[in-house]
Amino acid sequence: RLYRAGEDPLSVLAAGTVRRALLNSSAAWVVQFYSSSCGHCVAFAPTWRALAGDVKDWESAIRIGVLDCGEEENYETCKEYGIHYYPTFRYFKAFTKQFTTGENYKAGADRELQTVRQMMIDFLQNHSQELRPPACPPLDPVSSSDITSLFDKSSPHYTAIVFESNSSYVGREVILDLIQYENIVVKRALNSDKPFLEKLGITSVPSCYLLHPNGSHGLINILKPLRSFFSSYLKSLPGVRRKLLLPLQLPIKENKEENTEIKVWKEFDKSKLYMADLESGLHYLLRVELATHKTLEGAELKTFKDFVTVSAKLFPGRQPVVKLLETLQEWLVSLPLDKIPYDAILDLVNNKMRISGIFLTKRIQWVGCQGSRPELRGYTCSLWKLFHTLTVQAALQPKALINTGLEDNPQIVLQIMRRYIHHFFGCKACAQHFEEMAKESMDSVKTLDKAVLWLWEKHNVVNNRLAGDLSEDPKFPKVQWPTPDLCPACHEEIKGLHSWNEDQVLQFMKYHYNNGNILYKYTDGQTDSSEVEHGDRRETKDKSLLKKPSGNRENKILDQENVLDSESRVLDKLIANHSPVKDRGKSAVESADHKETKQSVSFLGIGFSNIDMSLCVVLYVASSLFLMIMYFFFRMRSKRWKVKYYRSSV
Ligand SMILES: Cc1cc2nc3c(=O)[nH]c(=O)nc-3n(C[C@H](O)[C@H](O)[C@H](O)COP(=O)(O)OP(=O)(O)OC[C@H]3O[C@@H](n4cnc5c(N)ncnc54)[C@H](O)[C@@H]3O)c2cc1C
Repeated sequence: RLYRAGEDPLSVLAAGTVRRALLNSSAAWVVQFYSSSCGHCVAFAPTWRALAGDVKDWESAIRIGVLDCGEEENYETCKEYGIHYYPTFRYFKAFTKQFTTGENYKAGADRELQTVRQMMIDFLQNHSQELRPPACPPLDPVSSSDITSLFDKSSPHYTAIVFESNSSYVGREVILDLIQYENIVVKRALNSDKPFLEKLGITSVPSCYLLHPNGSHGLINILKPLRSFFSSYLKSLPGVRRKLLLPLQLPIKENKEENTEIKVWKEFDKSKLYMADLESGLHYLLRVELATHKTLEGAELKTFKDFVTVSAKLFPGRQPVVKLLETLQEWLVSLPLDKIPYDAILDLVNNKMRISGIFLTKRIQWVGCQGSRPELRGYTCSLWKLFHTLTVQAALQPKALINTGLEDNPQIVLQIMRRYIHHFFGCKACAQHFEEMAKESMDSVKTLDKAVLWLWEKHNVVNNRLAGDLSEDPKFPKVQWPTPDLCPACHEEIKGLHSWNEDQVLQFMKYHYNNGNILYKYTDGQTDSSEVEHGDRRETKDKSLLKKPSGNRENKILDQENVLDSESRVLDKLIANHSPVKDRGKSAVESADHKETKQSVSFLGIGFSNIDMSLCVVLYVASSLFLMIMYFFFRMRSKRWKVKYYRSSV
């Protein structure tokens, strides 16, 4: 992980601790929500660590925390805090009584240590008088008369006054640096009262004027008028010492599984594509990255719909995954809503309507995308692979998108990727870089083959830019891909200079990202030791793959969820959200009715739809009624016959 509790001078928060730490805290907080797989978060970690060390003495007034949204156990929490991008910085005031998602960090893009530190001070000053952390002394400047009243009086402690200009933060920084020290009080004053400054002999700011406990006073002499010089001078005064404070404790973490988890290295072949990577990536994309968006509408919804359509048609996956994508696509097409709550989509992705034969793993299994440390590679690697696969599949099956409204556009997969990255990709800075590349040359792509090559080339540009970066996995250095050992024919030399043979690269891409090169080892439904490496594709219908693997915790939870779930939840949500628009609600009902017919119950290996089941019940009731009527009819007849017979015999 990027930050380690106990080793780094900050609080490492997690799903089980974050709420209790932030609620009703006597100190304010600034929390960085990051993802350990985000290159920019990796690059920023040393700065954040340095900042935490720099303001460690301020922690009884304002604390620094981190929460890793890339960690599976924190997914839900990050969603609750509305984290869409990494890193996201949020401020939390002291003594908040109710859950809040915090205030966004609004400092400049540089996020330099000094800028963040100054933001922290501004934030502390934004607290109302009553809610200000008790450990934080007043940070506003004092007046000349206030200072004069302190002169020539003995006092139990030193009083230091930092004179500074209006825009300076030095005074406030020194005040906060000394909050954990006793026998000294630090104040700040502005340099606006010139005669007063002259009287004290202050010729430049910032300067520090010191009043001793015995009443004597004078300017302090230091080499440089810097925060660190002032603070260290004041801390070293005789009698000034650190207060004996109990170290601030974080609530005990409820989930202690983290350290006991043993990650086993999975051997893999780098010339192959692993379905486990693609499925894990799809799981993360659908259940984590997109799920941070409460509702999808406008351009976001359009992007999502197009992404699902393209994936449903081109993803070379196993039958249950393809069926999930197809069902999702049909459902989205049938909903004429301009706003969809993402929970409704999640219900379908999680197959809460129990539609048979659709299933996407909930387990992350990185194989070709595994990193040598947990924070490296993973999702971003799988996202590249997913989009390369889609561009290659589009080139191999040019008719696949017919009747989707997305046909006849050679750039379609690239454009969807561009929009996906723009709207949803957690790494904002990555998205900006990608957008710059797209703006520059995506328009020049005129064929499906060129789309494959465009993405290959741009991926290499990114590889080049990131080579040697902190986010680079030393075990998987960023290189120009495919390397000569993977594709010797792709590499040439012209007059001693390396050049690519693009025809060969295209052929290689079409081979590498095609079905025949996909291995199914480590996917759910295949045991790790399985020798069977090729699973079924979208064409085959192996029933065993439709079954969820049982035994692990997640699947048990999934099963429970499925049992408890009511099938109408998706609909209820949609109707609740869109009730004012009657005909839209009706369409949603119709579409769900349409889906209802697809739900089925299996009996003796035969699938019965809900309509079948309803017909059975109706027929059963009707035949029972019929039998009862017949019974009473014949009873009456026999009674009447008996009466008639008796009378005649008499
Ligand atoms: C659109 C996008 C933009 C990104 N921008 C940034 C950024 O600005 N800064 C940052 O720190 N991180 C960025 N990332 C993440 C970064 O590119 C890597 O994904 C991450 O560092 C993990 O690297 P990796 O070693 O797994 O290899 P990745 O670069 O993720 O590659 C994954 C796999 O794809 C194959 N591959 C490699 N190159 C090519 C190629 N040219 N064509 C086809 N296949 C190839 C290889 O098998 C490789 O293992 C971005 C990711 C994406 C999806």
